[in-house]
Amino acid sequence: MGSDFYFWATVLITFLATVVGGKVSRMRKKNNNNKKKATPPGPKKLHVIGNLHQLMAKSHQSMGPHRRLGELAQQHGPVMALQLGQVPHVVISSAAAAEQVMKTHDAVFASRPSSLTGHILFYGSKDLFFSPYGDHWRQMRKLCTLELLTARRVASFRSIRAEELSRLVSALSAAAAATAEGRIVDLKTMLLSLTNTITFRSAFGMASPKLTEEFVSVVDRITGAIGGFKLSDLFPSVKFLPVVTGLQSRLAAIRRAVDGVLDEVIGQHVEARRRRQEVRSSSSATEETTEDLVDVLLNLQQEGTGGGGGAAADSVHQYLTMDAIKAILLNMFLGGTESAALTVEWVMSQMMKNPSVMQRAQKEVRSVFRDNVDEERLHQLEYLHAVIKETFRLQPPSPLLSPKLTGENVEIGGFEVSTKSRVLVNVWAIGRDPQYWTEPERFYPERFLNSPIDYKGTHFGLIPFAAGRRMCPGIQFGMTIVQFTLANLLFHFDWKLPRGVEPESLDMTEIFDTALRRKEKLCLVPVIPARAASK
Ligand code: HEM
Repeated sequence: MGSDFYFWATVLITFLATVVGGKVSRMRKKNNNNKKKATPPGPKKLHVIGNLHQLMAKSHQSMGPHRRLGELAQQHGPVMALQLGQVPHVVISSAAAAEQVMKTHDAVFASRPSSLTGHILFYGSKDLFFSPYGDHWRQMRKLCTLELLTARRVASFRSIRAEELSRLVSALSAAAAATAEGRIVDLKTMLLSLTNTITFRSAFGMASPKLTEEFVSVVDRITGAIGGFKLSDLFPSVKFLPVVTGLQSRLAAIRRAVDGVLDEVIGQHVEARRRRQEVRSSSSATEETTEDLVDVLLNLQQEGTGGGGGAAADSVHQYLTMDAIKAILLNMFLGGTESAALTVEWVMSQMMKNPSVMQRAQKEVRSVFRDNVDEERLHQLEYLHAVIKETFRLQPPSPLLSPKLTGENVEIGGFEVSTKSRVLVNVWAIGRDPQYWTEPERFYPERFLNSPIDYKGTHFGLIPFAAGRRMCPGIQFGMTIVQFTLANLLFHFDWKLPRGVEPESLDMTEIFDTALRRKEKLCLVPVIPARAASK
């Protein structure tokens, strides 16, 4: 969100532009005309910037918008109005109100406001995440749920996950054997590299380390660019803001870099397909290859010209331009890699802080698996699953959902939410709502044993993947990686904190930009358990 100086200087320029344009008086008049009896309550706002100062002052920035909005909701209620710049927002902070937004009136809130980031980085919002609700979004959604992220497709990448996990276990074993005490590992970096590689290979097949590195670096740049509130989105009438803040040129540079890497990846696939077709037409042998996601997308695109697409192919190919293919591929990376790595990291952090939970989860894993971990029996890990849910409740990777654009005036929690408002669902606050959860601050996975509460979008107290039409389509892909990785970490190793760090003093400070991360790296010591060492 930038430094205070940068922020206030930009606000000042914006203020002048707004005054010169005579917009202040027009906005006031409009607000008066639109005043409804039961608009949601909210903190007092200032002219021009509205409630921005209540979020963006330095002391508030450091706690993260999810916590700050949670604090404000405690004063103003679970359906709270905020004016951020020129744009009216409504913040939802209870399970009941979230259910009204993402179930009862889901279609009204299914769109996204247009954003410069989505427009520039995601090829005119031709992806799934930034796409407004409409035909393009519907086709992209169908493509993801019926082709790219099905249980069958996820299963087809099993050998990739097994190979990459085996590589990670070898690296950790080497660290464990390095000295009598074992060596400290930076688990955060290792996990991110694991999920990057699994997603990269599932989407692109094998590629040179150089291309992998280039792609991971551009994804990092995108991640850095999409977080936080953008002044240009909050003052949409001030057209020069993206230029004077440098946002537009920054995004354009990233887009050129992304485009270069994606062109190379897609070009390599097109060439490999051409060679395969040549081989097929000159020999009767049919070669069985596992399709990666680029292959699936190119097949579907060709469907209109006689290619061999699958269940979604009948209509999607008209929408599947090269830009849409690139935008969807970016979604797979941005949705898939960091959230899964962060989830594993938070679960491990919570277990290190709560040693009895670690012991119980480890005992379960070691009783279900004998020689190695396999994906078929992950569903038997009932306690580990409860630990993951409890971590999602307290540290959801997306604590604040991206703004939803209200399509018409609608009543939520007894208040009128007016058309074109942006609705923010505070998943983090809902996970700690004392009306829904007993002892909400306590890490207590046992609350989920013998409980029907799940994260599949029907229990609105636990919505780490959101719910409704805009719910995450990658749950199966993501959760298979999360469960398989955790089972391996617990099966093969015991875990110690570095010398001098006690469970009670393990730093759990969070930062939130695009996702909820640990402020400090998670550094742990892997130890080969006695029974395995004596084999
Ligand atoms: C632990 C892992 C994951 C978590 C916690 C997670 C969470 C979420 C959440 C909360 C949303 C809604 C975002 C919002 O409204 O602001 C979402 C949407 C989305 N996720 Fe995930 N996700 C995960 C894994 C994945 C994976 C593996 C993929 C793809 C490979 C993926 C692709 C997407 C896409 C494309 C959307 C946009 C859907 C739409 O707008 O229609 N996610 N995810």
